[in-house]
Amino acid sequence: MSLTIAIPKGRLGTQAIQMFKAGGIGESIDEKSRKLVFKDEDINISFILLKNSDVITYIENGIADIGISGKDMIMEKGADIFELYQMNIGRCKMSVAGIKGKKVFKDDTIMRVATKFPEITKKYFDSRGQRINIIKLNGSIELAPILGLSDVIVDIVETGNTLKANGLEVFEDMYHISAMMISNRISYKFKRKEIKKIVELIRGEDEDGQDN
Ligand SMILES: Nc1ncnc2c1ncn2[C@@H]1O[C@H](COP(=O)(O)OP(=O)(O)OP(=O)(O)O)[C@@H](O)[C@H]1O
Ligand SMILES: O=P(O)(O)OC[C@H]1O[C@H](OP(=O)(O)OP(=O)(O)O)[C@H](O)[C@@H]1O
Repeated sequence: MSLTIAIPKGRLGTQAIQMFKAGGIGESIDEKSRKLVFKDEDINISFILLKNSDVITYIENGIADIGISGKDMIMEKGADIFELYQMNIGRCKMSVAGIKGKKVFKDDTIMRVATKFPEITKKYFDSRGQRINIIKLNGSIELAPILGLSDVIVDIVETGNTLKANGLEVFEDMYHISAMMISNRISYKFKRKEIKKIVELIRGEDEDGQDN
């Protein structure tokens, strides 16, 4: 049976491809080429390289059977997929941050929050009754409070270096994030044996990861 695996380009993809190759599959993948589809003909497995934020779309629509995506993207999209395995790569947290020493959580006024994750942000502040205006950005989120576009940001923090370099600090941690192996729901029913083999392979290369 054929299997299609969606891999995000960038920081997660590079590590995932190394794991696949160490586990003996994905030999056809050449990250340096501009090609986006690779096939290991002998085992009938195809790999497609996508933007991190598009992996879920290909899996939900059944174009890819399984794939790798950051938990942040899964939460943001409210993805209708099956979570197979929580990986040990892409570990970071999602936090509320702002200008160092100027923590502002105002009950009386509407707080301006800049983020790449409007849905997560809305739910989080709604649940605590904090009124906010969301400013959707696509990157360099840390700029927003420095330049006065927002009061705070909701963003990914790993080492904390980007916050520190820009005079910001974490005000509140929201969620732990890591990469997840995910599956199309129907694929998981009909290709369970093949999918489980791939999960086992990745688990073997990612020993500290945890079942979800
Ligand atoms: N600094 C970081 N350290 C560790 N993991 C991170 C970091 N930033 C993001 N991640 C995780 O890695 C995933 C991929 O991040 P990456 O920056 O490659 O793509 P992206 O910019 O979020 O998405 P897209 O390419 O679609 O714009 C994120 O969804 C998140 O789970
Ligand atoms: O805590 P740190 O280790 O500094 O990592 C956090 C930074 O990494 C991510 O940005 P990314 O590199 O993806 O850039 P962009 O979102 O601004 O494009 C995130 O949005 C933070 O800016």
